[in-house]
Amino acid sequence: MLQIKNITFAYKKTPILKAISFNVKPGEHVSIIGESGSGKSTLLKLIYGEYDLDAGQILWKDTPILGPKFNLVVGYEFIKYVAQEFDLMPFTSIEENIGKHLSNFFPKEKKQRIAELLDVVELTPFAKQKVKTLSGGQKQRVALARALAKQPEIMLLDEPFSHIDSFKKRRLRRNLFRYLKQKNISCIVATHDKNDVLGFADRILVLQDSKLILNDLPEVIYKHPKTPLVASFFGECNTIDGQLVYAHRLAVVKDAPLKVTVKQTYFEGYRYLIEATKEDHTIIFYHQEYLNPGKDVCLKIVAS
Ligand SMILES: Nc1ncnc2c1ncn2[C@@H]1O[C@H](COP(=O)(O)OP(=O)(O)OP(=O)(O)O)[C@@H](O)[C@H]1O
Repeated sequence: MLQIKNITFAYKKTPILKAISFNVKPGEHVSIIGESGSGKSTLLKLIYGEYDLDAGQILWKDTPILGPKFNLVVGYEFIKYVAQEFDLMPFTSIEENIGKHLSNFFPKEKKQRIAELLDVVELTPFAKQKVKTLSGGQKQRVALARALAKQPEIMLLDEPFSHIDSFKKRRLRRNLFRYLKQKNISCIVATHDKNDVLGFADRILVLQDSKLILNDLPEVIYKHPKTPLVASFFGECNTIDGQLVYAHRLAVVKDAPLKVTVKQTYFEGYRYLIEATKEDHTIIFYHQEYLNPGKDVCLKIVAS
């Protein structure tokens, strides 16, 4: 098990993380969410051993994870970190990049492993292509495959699909997360995208104001987001009479005490997003039909 015990860290004098504790089991998938600058990447880097902790301890099984004060070479064999910037070898092919750390003493196994990983990231047709000729999204996929090559026990992923177009992203995400589960590889994913989380994460951690404010099941955090910031990660959300109400829980009805005036209607494909006002408050809801700006409608809160 990965144990993060009461860790605290500051860049020079700026405190970034304070007294953070949580555990990750083998094969468990944990998502870290929080505003930009809340310390998600820093937390991944600390778990990787890139910086020295100011206080606390990180353990994988019985091995303490230590920073550069204690290790000449940063990192550990059992942990791989795919950062937002990927450090690939530009003048060699995709397959050479993926196989970089695999032993040449087992050529058949090496070839097999590279083929398996090319398949996971859907780059088989490009295997021989030089990395410098690839797009940002393709490079990100090479970086993911290379991190998996030596089958780590822990994968740390920082915005793993940020450069990948939405056509590829959904399938790649399913392939990658399924692969990690099948191989019982623990994974910690820092993300801004709810689609990286719902349906995949076993647990969500929320960072805010340098602290870990929530650590729970996705279903629990989704249904009880606690703060508007957490709710807004999952979708449009309103505060109505002090209660957090997702936009999809508001339905237009003939008569109800909640009366709003439509300000703007946005086409979203299978529905419209409606921005409305109630006194000086903005209320967001969805509707199947276009609503004209200026129209008065009544809204009812329905079960989620
Ligand atoms: N090497 C560094 N030196 C000094 N400050 C840093 C360094 N790296 C990050 N920071 C600061 O630490 C804070 C946390 O940054 P971090 O990158 O961990 O946040 P994040 O939650 O991952 O953000 P994002 O979602 O935008 O990637 C930010 O205020 C950032 O400016």
